[in-house]
Amino acid sequence: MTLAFDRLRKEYGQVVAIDDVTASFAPGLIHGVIGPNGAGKSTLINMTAGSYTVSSGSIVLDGKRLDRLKKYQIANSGVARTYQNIRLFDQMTALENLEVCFYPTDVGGTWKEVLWPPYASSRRDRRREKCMEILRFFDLQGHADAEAGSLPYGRQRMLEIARALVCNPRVLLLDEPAAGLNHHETAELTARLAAQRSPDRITIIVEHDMDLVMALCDNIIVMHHGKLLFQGTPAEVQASTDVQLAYLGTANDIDDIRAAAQDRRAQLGIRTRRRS
Ligand SMILES: Nc1ncnc2c1ncn2[C@@H]1O[C@H](COP(=O)(O)OP(=O)(O)OP(=O)(O)O)[C@@H](O)[C@H]1O
Repeated sequence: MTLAFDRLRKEYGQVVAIDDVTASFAPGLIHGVIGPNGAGKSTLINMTAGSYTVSSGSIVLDGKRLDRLKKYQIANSGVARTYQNIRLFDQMTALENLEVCFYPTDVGGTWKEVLWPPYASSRRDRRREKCMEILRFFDLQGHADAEAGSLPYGRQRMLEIARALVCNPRVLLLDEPAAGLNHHETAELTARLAAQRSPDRITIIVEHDMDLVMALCDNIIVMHHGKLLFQGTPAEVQASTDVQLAYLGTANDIDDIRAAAQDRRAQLGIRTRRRS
């Protein structure tokens, strides 16, 4: 299984957000996408998930053109995502937020289920157990019956990732999963994302938190002005003068990139975090 971008381009009117990007993503790995503000990172996620159309080029998963599919068909192909701004069903419980992922494909789909209630209820029990398993994985089992909107912010972030994982996606797209998390929560997130790594899954993370990216990712793509500037391992990215120039305009080191990302968080009113 491979996910591949070929000569991908996205224009918003006069703005070229993605310019001739070719890249491939292997399963079993965690791929980071980094770059300064406006570099086109979220646009890549949005096009892959079908939220935005592609202007030209292609996105192919296992030989299948995702860019020609509707959003729900992309989801049914095994692509799941989270958003920069959390999008949960606030008035539903944490458990219900996960259970909805099984509708309509896994619910009421057979006459047997309609005509034989015990069959329907055993399927429902199995779905519920699967949801509880994921809630336990994220240490959210104690919040199963709480309204999602009432959970603390950090728990909501975890719940959104749990929801993306509950149907065992082949491609997991995470758009700034650490945004707004404190140091402790970011460490927890890093551990959980490492633990969900699977040989059958491609994980792509757009993130400004360099500590998380460097600790977690096997491969990193650096975007700059819509172009793919650099691709390599965390060590190669940290050593790249091109990357430092893109972030800072001067060749400094990774600590300055961290500082730039933290300044950006402060501007957004999200958080700043001291390095220990
Ligand atoms: N819906 C849209 N309509 C018009 N322009 C857009 C839209 N979404 C993004 N853009 C523009 O496309 C470019 C890339 O934006 P994108 O959000 O992908 O960047 P990013 O790297 O994710 O930035 P950030 O790190 O600040 O979230 C920017 O110039 C942005 O203003």
